[in-house]
Amino acid sequence: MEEKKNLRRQDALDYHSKGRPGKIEVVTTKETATQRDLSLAYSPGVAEPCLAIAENPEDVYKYTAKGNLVAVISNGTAVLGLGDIGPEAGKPVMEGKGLLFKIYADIDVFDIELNTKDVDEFVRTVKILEPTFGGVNLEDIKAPECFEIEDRLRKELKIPVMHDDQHGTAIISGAALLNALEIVGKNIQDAKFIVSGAGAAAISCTQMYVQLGARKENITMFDKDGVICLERTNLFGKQKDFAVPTHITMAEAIKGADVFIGLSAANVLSQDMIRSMADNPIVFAMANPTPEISYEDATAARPDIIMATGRSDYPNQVNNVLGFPFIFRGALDVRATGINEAMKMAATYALAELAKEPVPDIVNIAYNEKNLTFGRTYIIPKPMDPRLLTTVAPAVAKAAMESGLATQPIEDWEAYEQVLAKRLGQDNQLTRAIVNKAKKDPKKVVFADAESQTVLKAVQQVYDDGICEPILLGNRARIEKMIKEDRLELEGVQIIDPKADDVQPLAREFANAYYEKRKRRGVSPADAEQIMLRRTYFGAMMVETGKADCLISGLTRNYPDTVRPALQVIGRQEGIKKVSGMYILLTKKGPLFLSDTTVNFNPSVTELVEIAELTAISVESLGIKPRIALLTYSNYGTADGEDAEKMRQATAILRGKHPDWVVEGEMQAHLAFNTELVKQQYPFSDLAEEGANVLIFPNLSAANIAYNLLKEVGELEYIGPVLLGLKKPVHVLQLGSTVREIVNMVAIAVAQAQ
Ligand SMILES: NC(=O)C1=CN([C@@H]2O[C@H](COP(=O)(O)OP(=O)(O)OC[C@H]3O[C@@H](n4cnc5c(N)ncnc54)[C@H](OP(=O)(O)O)[C@@H]3O)[C@@H](O)[C@H]2O)C=CC1
Ligand SMILES: CC(=O)C(=O)O
Ligand SMILES: [Mg+2]
Repeated sequence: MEEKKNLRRQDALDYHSKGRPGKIEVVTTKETATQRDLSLAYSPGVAEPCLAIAENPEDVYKYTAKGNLVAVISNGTAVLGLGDIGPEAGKPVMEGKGLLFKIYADIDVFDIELNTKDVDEFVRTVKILEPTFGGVNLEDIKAPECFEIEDRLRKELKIPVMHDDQHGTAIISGAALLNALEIVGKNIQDAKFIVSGAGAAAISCTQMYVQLGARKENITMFDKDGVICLERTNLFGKQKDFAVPTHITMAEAIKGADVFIGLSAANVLSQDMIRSMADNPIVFAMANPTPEISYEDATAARPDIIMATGRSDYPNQVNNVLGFPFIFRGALDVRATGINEAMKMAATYALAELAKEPVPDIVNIAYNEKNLTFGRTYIIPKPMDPRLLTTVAPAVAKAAMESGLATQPIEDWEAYEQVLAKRLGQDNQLTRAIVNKAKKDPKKVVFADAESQTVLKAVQQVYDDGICEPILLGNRARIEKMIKEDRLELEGVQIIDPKADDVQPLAREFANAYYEKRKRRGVSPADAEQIMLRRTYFGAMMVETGKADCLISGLTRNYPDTVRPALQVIGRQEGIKKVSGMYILLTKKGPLFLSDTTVNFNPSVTELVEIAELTAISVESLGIKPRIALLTYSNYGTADGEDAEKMRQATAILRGKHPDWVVEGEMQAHLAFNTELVKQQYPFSDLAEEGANVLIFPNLSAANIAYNLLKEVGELEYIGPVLLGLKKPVHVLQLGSTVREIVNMVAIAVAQAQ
């Protein structure tokens, strides 16, 4: 099934407008519950830090958010490749940069859109904002004003300032270029460059390539008016630096070129131009959102190409998102007074080298790759690689210290890396990984409850995202009416009504097959025909006969009703005595897997062992090492009672059967996470260094209460219940599931079916 790469306009608009409009909010970091809290937070308590800062201005870093707060500032004159669309229209991009700063490097951002094109006014405004911020990320300001603005601010401010489109892009593309040249065995000194674009990004990137060894005489640059050449009278200073003597067209200049750098606009490069390039051409078409040539056209033109774009949906994403979060993290952490050449070079080489390291499982899973390895389609690390933070930020911090810009040097690098690792928001990483895995090999998913607005909206999303090929079960007229009412676009999606006349031959086929399975369990041929009119049975039979790969059901039914058809029609995996259910809770500390949350009221020791095994195998299939804790009210024999005893026995059996697994118990829930306490009191425990991620409960009440409490009070995102132990993926949605929860369930079902 071809992945639909184009997002729907309405989805993008809905994403931004739903709930609290926009993508960011301010949250408090201190207690605010009592009158005393408020007296400390504000008057009279707040006077104390004020006076301390007045006495020692550096204390502003100790008592306020300044040290972790970056301003993303734009005037909207060069928003992505959309051009001068103004400060308000640029705000979604600036909020987006803020979001990326947060999720990749835990940096807080205020986005600031300035209504001015005047350089003096811009500089003065940012200058007077300096007390608020630990750093300034200038964004999407057009050339040539961006150069003067950045130069002046760098000189006049004592905090790090970086124009991301210039230097972020230069660092990333510089690293990618070094690696691409190494792969094709070419020397940067001899490489012939064509640069499309002569603005902020293009000029700075080209300057970086010269610093890396490229020769100016090998570079020909173009803007909208054609080649940057000495004959032209409309060039600004930095462009003149790259001017060639006489006029030439891009089609002529690109013949025999080794590298094409696109930092201009959509579709300016043709397949013929790429065909005329030298052996093993390197093409970085980095205009956003639409590159200078599409990935498909470029790779079709030349099989020996190394192709990169700024987009996340193709290999080799060369985009400054790989830089700004980590560069600022390093600069803030040593309280650098600026971002200098040494820091930029350190980031470039750190990125280039990281691409050559073995790729961790979580990254392979996120991109559904078996083994990403340094080569033509992996020249630069992937943005979701957690090592970016722990590699690039320390490299930048070190360079700041060595080049004299750090005012608060780091002494213990190991401790620093641990602090960095803890900063990573892991709450969404697993969902991203599962969704990406699903997209790479989408499967047929049958939705038994398609006569539901929520289900249909979820179907729209999974269809658009290319997560699956949906099949809708239900009354055709009713479903079509709902699709129309909600203005959904589901043309081409199959709708099957098990009661419709034209479906009866298939329904009879299914009824016969069901009768064969159940004839010794009291089912008559007439019963089977009746049962097949029910959508959950019909859907389960579609999965059983291979007409679909997974079944999503249950939004309007109770749990046993929906599990029963799956058990009767599809059945349990070989050797499995009981199915069970797992909830995945996405916490800031990483995913937690809770079992059995769904099926078994009071599992026996043997059943607990099976539940733990099914859960662990499922966790492993997501590329995560399970660390299992069997929970109850007793810690390692401190209390007696039925539950304590059965959890103790189940732990012993699991440890004996799986000596390589981390299995601990019986224990109270807090002990599963409090490694300090475990170290002190139970130093023999396998959970003394790292807490548990798989939690096995003694009974359904405990599990159900735990996940519901965590979900509601912790406001956690979750996926579940994921049914374990069936031969094929069938998932039962809980009443009240949201679109997002359904999408996550579909993704996990598809990932399981692969
Ligand atoms: N992948 C990444 O990480 C990044 C990508 N970019 C992309 O680079 C592009 C430029 O951004 P930026 O430098 O900030 O903007 P600027 O406005 O500073 O520069 C744009 C440049 O592109 C030139 N240009 C526009 N249209 C064409 C065309 N049809 N043919 C040749 N040149 C053209 C402009 O020429 P003229 O002056 O004559 O109009 C100008 O030189 C955008 O598409 C942006 O998305 C930018 C930063 C990072
Ligand atoms: C990626 C980016 O910053 C841009 O396209 O402007
Ligand atoms: Mg930009």
